[in-house]
Amino acid sequence: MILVETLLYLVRGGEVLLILKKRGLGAGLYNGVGGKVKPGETPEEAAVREAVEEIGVKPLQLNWGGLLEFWNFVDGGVESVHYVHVFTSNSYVGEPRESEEAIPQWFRKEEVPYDKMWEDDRYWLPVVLGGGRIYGRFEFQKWKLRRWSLYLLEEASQPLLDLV
Ligand SMILES: Nc1[nH]c(=O)nc2c1ncn2[C@H]1C[C@H](O)[C@@H](COP(=O)(O)OP(=O)(O)OP(=O)(O)O)O1
Repeated sequence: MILVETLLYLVRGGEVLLILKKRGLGAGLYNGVGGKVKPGETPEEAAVREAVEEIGVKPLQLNWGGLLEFWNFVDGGVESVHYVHVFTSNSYVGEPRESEEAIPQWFRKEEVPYDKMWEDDRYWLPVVLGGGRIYGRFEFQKWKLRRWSLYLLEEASQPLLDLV
């Protein structure tokens, strides 16, 4: 199973908004807002839709923070591969509110609760919150992190090629 997904981190000054996920993959863990990209959607459109659905906030501008691959292996085979586009946004309308899927909570960037998050987040999220862009590949065995590689992407002020 190959999935394209999104993760979005709202930023307000020195704080970042995380959600405590109430259901689905990663329930009980803090994470960014996000979910699966639906057929016909761009990752950007999916990130905005998920923010509206999960916390009632509409991001007005997104910054692309990079691409992550999560490979989950079970019994020697690939159970799922997740290609996850990461975004940050510091311009949005609405006040975060709880939904059936998520409880939103602001954290100071230095106080992000990495011990209550996916194991990979501590490696790449500080880079993204610092304004860097990353590409990472994380391999899990039954969702326990086994090995990973992480690259810092070159800074580019403009996309090399943008779709009209
Ligand atoms: N190892 C990992 N580290 C991480 O930080 N986020 C991960 C992760 N593996 C999956 N995710 C995130 C990516 C994506 O935002 C979300 C996917 O979880 P779900 O399939 O439960 O999505 P949802 O059920 O919220 O989506 P929809 O079904 O589209 O509503 O989990």
